[in-house]
Amino acid sequence: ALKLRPDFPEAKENFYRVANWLVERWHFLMLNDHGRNHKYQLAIKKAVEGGCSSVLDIGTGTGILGMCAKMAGAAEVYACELSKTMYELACEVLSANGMADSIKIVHLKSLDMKIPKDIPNRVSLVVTETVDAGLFGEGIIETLIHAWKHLLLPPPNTQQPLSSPSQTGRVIPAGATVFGVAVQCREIRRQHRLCASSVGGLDLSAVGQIYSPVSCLADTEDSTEPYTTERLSRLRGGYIQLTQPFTALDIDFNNVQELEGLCSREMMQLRLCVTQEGVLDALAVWFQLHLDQDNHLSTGPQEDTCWEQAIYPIQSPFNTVKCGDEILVEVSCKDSYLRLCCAAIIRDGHTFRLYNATPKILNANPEAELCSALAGLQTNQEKPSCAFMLESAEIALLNNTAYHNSFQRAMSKLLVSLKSTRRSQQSDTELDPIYVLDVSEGFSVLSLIAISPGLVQAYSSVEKEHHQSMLRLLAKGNGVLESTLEFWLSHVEDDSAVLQRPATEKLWSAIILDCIETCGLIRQKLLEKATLARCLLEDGGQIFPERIVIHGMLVESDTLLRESAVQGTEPTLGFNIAPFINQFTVPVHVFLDLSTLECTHLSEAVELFALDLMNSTANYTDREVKVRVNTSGKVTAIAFWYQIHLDSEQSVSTFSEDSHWKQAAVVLQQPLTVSRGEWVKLSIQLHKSSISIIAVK
Ligand SMILES: CCc1ccncc1CNCCCCSC[C@H]1O[C@@H](n2ccc3c(N)ncnc32)[C@H](O)[C@@H]1O
Repeated sequence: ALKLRPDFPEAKENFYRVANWLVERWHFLMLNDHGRNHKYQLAIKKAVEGGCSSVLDIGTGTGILGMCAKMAGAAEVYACELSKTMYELACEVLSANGMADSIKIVHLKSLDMKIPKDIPNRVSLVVTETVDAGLFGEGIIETLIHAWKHLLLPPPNTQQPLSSPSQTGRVIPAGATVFGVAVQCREIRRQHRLCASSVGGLDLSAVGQIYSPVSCLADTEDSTEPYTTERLSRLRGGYIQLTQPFTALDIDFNNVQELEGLCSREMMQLRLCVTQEGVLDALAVWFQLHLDQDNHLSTGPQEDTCWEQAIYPIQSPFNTVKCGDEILVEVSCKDSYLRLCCAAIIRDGHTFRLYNATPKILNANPEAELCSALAGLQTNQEKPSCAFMLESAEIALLNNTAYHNSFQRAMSKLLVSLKSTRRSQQSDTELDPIYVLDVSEGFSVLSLIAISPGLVQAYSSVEKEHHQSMLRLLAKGNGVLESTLEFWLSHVEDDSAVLQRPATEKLWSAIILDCIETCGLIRQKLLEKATLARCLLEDGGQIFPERIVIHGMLVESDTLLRESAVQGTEPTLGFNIAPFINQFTVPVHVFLDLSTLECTHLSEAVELFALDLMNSTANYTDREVKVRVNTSGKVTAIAFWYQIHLDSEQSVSTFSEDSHWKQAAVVLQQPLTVSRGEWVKLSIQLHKSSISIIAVK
């Protein structure tokens, strides 16, 4: 569609979402990492010149490693790629570099490759970089075990006289060493544990512990993943190392027995000496890829590499450590994921286990669990024995106290004015209830914050059982009559009719909309929902928020450029790859943390666009803004965020210290060289919640 009508907005917006999905963003990072490409090239060159004459590139992506092997003089080069999009892209790249006839590429997962169907014989060299931040997440263990059994010549064995490398098999990378360190980090904590005891006047202790789906407790339901990823060097507020880095695992990719033994290997226990007192928030893990004896790639936080680290959050309330303590870490490799778990803290000879005290995580059968939790409450046990799981974005939202407190002030102001209006119009006895509807996506406590006894009938659109259980527990724990909170979705026949009258002739006094995604984009169909919501408001009723103002600034950021497109042929060893992979460049970058992104501000922050949710006629789709350059440089992107106006007095910024929202940026097609004092004209268009910006001088 885009090729036919490049300016067709729907196709444009969908293309960006599809492009993001089709081609993972790390392809750009990887291909721009000249150091990584050069080290692979050296290792491949050495192996080929040392006699490896047949090479298989597993997970070729754009084909760059296979092309290195060909250029190094390998007689036969094969490549396989499981992603159709990447396979087709690699075919274009090979022919553009004159190697379509000399490299045979197949659209297959290596595990499905057969001899002689896909490759004529076993090869003497397998090159691959099928690794993720947690090393094993792309299945490299299974891939290499299969390769040793079915695709590679046998490894050189020491007994026989030195057999020639063309008769034996080997792998690049030859192996990896995994490192870890215990860290204190507020930014990680706020995404994986409840840090606020109360928000917006609501006491949250009634729900007990809240956990994110990242857990090392392998026996919990499979909805958990063992680790998440973060770029430690870019985390807001930084992190503190509580131990020395430790070696968690050494693995030799040229030893198939070791690879097979990995998953059946006993769990390893390490005792780490605490060298710095603090809160034990997570284990951070990275690795060194040993391409060969001389070439190593590291994904460590100290390196200037572009790679993220694997983060294993500590989901336990017992987590402060003192110098002299020891942390017991268990390393295992179940279901071929590398799992690290802080099992216990050892202090003065006593072992405090972190997890057996953690109650069973409630999601499986919330009803049954709920009554046991309520039972716990009845016997005024200080901590209910339950624990709930929320997405990390939902936990980060819940920890945003400023936002909830600001919302509570705006809501109570509205209630005061509605109450006085009712008093003047109706006699005290039959005051109409104030209907409040919260249509937030995901878990939200805003409906509860809105309830003020005797007046408000609140409806929440949360639909998941355990979300409803949590709201019921919170209502009970805050002395709110359960009957004043209802779940709206049980009243409407289908989700599309969420916005409709509360009762036949009744209207809503307040409708709470969820406007900005955690990643920093405006939610799709926001304006349509606001228009519909306005029709369902009683006089004096209010939509929260009432207005959203987009702020932005001109920035120069090579980091953003490197994440968005391959910068010419230099980083890719002179191969012509950029034009092909750059077809998948998307202009809007999300999940940015503008407070830690390496970038130079070339202008002040300016107001780019305003969205009035209470008055759609005030909305425009295009706007031109002139911005004064206050620092000379190269404008490569326009960073943007939002001021969310709950009402005329209360507003919160999505680019503030306690914001759980991330920021976003529009990366320009061509960087714009500017000097101090010049003016840049920005043409901003907002269509169907997606923003585009053109900058000219
Ligand atoms: C310092 C490296 C680093 C460190 C931390 N974070 C990221 C990186 C960078 N590496 C990321 C590669 C990650 C993706 S793997 C690259 C390509 O290979 C494909 N594939 C994967 C397995 C597989 C298979 N068995 N058979 C055929 N194809 C296969 C994927 O479809 C993908 O296109």
